[in-house]
Amino acid sequence: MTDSAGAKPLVLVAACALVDDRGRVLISQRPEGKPLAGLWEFPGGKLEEGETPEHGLVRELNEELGIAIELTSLKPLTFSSFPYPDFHLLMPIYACWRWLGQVTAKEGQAMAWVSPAALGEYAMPPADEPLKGLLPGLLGLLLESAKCK
Ligand SMILES: Nc1nc2c([nH]c(=O)n2[C@@H]2O[C@H](COP(=O)(O)OP(=O)(O)OP(=O)(O)O)[C@@H](O)[C@H]2O)c(=O)[nH]1
Ligand SMILES: [Mg+2]
Repeated sequence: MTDSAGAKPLVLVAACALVDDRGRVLISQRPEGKPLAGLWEFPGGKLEEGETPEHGLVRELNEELGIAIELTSLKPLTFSSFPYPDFHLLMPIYACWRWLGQVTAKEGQAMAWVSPAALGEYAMPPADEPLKGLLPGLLGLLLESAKCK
């Protein structure tokens, strides 16, 4: 797929703010050798051909963190749409309060549980910058409006 403005490929990535029982969210550090290495991001990854965002995210979180998530536990939160130099990123972001298994760094990545209000202290990809200020409020709204836990 291309976006008509710049004829760059549109890359679909699904990501997740996993929230623990203390209200902290999980971020992990992109490993050496990958683009944007060293930056902190929300777990997730590129969707495969024919995959829904929810199925792709369940697969990615199992691969990266070793946890199992029910599709209905993924709550749409917001999205990022960002023009990287060689592709356009479209990234739906979900929140999730329920999963099975212990969160484990399956790919050797550094991980941190951080208060949403402290995300500003971490260097994140440019597509994530606007999310830093939004996340605390959005997570609070979602929790108030739905039974997410
Ligand atoms: N997972 C994730 N990717 C993000 C975030 N922000 C952001 O710009 N991205 C970009 O989205 C793309 C996701 O790529 P990825 O490397 O995680 O994809 P992946 O898990 O499928 O890995 P792979 O391509 O090595 O198989 C990267 O270009 C990454 O920089 C984020 O918060 N989380
Ligand atoms: Mg990934």
